[in-house]
Amino acid sequence: MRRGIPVDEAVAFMRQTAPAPQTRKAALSKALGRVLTEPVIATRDQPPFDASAMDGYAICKSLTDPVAQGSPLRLIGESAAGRRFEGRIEWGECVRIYTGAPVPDGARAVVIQENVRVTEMGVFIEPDGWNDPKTHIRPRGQDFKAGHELLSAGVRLDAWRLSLAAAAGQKMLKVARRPRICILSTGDELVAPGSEPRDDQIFESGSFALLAMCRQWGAKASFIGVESDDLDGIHDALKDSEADLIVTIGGASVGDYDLVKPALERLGLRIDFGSVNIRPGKPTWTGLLTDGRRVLGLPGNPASSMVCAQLFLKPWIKAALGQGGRDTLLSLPAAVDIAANGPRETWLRGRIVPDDKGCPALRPFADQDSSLIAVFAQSDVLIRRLPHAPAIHAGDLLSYVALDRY
Ligand SMILES: Nc1nc2c(c(=O)[nH]1)N[C@H]1C(S)=C(S)[C@@H](COP(=O)(O)OP(=O)(O)OC[C@H]3O[C@@H](n4cnc5c(N)ncnc54)[C@H](O)[C@@H]3O)O[C@H]1N2
Ligand code: MOO
Repeated sequence: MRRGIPVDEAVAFMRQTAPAPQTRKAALSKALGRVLTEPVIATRDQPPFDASAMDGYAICKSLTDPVAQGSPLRLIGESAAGRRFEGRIEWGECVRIYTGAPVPDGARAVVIQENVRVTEMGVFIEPDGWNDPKTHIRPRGQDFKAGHELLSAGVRLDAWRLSLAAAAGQKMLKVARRPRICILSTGDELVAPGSEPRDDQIFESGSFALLAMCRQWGAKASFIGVESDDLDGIHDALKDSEADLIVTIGGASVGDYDLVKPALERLGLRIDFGSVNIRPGKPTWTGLLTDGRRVLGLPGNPASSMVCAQLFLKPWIKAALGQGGRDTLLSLPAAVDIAANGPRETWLRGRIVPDDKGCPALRPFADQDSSLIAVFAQSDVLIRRLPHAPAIHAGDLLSYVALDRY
């Protein structure tokens, strides 16, 4: 079993071992948050006709014909949205038209109704109407044209993308099956929020973070529960759980009560790596059960499990959904001096704060203990310090990833 593997290697391993995405059909109305496995291609121009952008009158406008200016136009019909005017406009005629309606054949412009005087003699265009440089016509295909790839495979469907798929007339979309993740917390000290803890117990919090992260990243996640530090209990809780990935929280380290790995040996666990060269989260491990289910073991300390979920679980979920890449590393100057790093790659919880010129800068929290939940709840970035990175001064650049905060 390999121990202390580099962070990048652990990320790449998780991506490579994720199941290949499988395609499912999802109705547009149920597809929020799903990831496309096939692109959405436009089958029609949008708008499918030259459309009026305003309420007014469609005319054969010619600014070079001063004789026409001042003469009334003959009103020959109406074009409304959904009820087009079937004929053709000739010089000297006009058609009443409304926003979104097809512009009649022969028309070159729409004069807005504020610039028109309708009389018994006909429709007079005011000088502001003749001189308006805008045609108020949206040309056919202005939004998109038939054959255009509107949304690519791997794209996650949000409000705007759903609206685009709807505008392209798609009712069913091909989306990736959501990978199933089961989460188990272990530890005699853990009780559910709302229950009465003994004075040597704490409230279980890790599963709430992990469930929310999995769902936010597009997986189907469920919480098995809290198991006490007991080989049989852990084995029984996990033996039949239906999952592509089992995530365990706690019991990952070397203590006498770190029993997750021994319990899973009964299910044929083969460990791929036993720890990662990272702080927080060194005891993070992964392996495969005989039946093909993958296990990601996260350490119990809350910051350790959350940092390692961000770094190792998220790329696994994204790969299983057919989405590329890991979180983008960005750079900003440090807001404070930062000491040299030790041998472990370190991910500091921090915030983006204004520097003395009001420009964004990265400030890590002073206390980086891996047990601190309150610090994590205030963080909006994870700042990367490579193994043995030298001390830096305020103003020097740091790399970070943005956390997925609301
Ligand atoms: N002798 C050594 N001791 C430890 C080492 C080591 O290398 N040698 N590694 C340390 C590191 S680093 C970490 S991280 C922790 C992780 O240990 P475990 O994964 O075995 O986690 P636990 O011991 O079960 O719990 C640690 C801590 O977190 C609390 N916890 C656990 N689960 C939850 C949960 N679901 N919700 C809230 N809090 C949870 C637990 O009560 C403990 O306080 O090991 C070090 N030790
Ligand atoms: O790696 Mo542990 O997560 O330092 O506390």
